[in-house]
Amino acid sequence: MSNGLIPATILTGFLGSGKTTLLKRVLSESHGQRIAVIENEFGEENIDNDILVADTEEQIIQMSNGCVCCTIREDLRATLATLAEKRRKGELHFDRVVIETTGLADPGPVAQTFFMDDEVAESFLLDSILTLVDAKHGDGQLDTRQEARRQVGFADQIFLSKADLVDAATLDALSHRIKHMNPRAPQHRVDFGVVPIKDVFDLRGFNLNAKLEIDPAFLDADDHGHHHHGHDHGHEHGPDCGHEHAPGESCDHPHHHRHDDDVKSFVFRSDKPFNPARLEDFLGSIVQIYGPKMLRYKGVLNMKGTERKVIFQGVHQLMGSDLGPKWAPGEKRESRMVFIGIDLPRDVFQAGLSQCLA
Ligand SMILES: Nc1nc2c(ncn2[C@@H]2O[C@H](COP(=O)(O)OP(=O)(O)OP(=O)(O)O)[C@@H](O)[C@H]2O)c(=O)[nH]1
Repeated sequence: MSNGLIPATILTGFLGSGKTTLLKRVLSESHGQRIAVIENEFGEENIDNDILVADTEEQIIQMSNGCVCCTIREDLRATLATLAEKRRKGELHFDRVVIETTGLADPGPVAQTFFMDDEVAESFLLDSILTLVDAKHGDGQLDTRQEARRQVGFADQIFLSKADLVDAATLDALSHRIKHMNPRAPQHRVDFGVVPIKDVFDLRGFNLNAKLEIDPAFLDADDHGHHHHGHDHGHEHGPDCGHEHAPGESCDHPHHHRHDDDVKSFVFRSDKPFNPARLEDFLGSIVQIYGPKMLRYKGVLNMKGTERKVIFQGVHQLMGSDLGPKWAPGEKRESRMVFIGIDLPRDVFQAGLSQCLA
């Protein structure tokens, strides 16, 4: 890579969705790349590790705590720092890193590691988050497991595995449901991990390109109640739904409203420029309140006072922005932001952002 940063890919997906199968395939393809794999699995025994080392020369590092909690960041941070140092000293040779998360993990803290820690940020570039969804069991997992929904929300790229086990209509319905949750992520079917390498690496999904790959018509349709398949909008999940939840958890009612997923996204668009100070204030306060529920947000912004696009992105409370290329002559200077999160109050965001326009 020209900037010397080591690309990192996060591979996520619910238990049994085919992460190891995909990774094993990718490692055995003759792409000429040396890949360091970081495993973050539950339990003392790690069968995956044995499978992976089998016939490849990849470096496997296993994080032993394997737990779904914030301490993962320290482990991962330390592992990444060690990897980078050994690479610098010539003790380890690899071109990229793949982190396979446990099927029960929220990929947020893993992704945040790449923003939070200077040492990590100096050595690594988060290329993308890949999420596998099991075509056979995915629907049920999305109904009942918030981790599964979050994994979809974070994804830069979705792979649908086990499509061989379902009929076309089932696959289609699942794909449609996922698109409602995360319209930005392209979806690809993957059979037993067979996937072209170009769909896996160097997606630069996390670093925003100048364009947001969202079909605005899809979300607009969502707004106006078209294309609904038994979605129930009469009930909002949230703190008032009458049950006890763990902090930050929202409620799961798989039985009475299928597909009323709590992971949703919306787009804010305006052709008026933002006032940078106001926008910073607003975003700063909104992440204080809704940060835990804000899975991913990104945007290309038209800011007053610069001729360049401002590229902005974040995960939970952490966000950052960079200057992008200049707006081309004649190009419509439209700001576009997408927010993907759990039960985010869309009207609060829309109204607040409108107030930040210059
Ligand atoms: N029918 C079918 N089975 C698949 C496909 N991909 C993976 N599998 C099977 O699904 C099972 C689980 O696959 P793994 O790759 O171990 O899944 P994983 O996500 O790593 O699982 P965990 O580590 O438990 O989270 C294995 O028996 C695979 O052979 C597929 O496309 N079709």
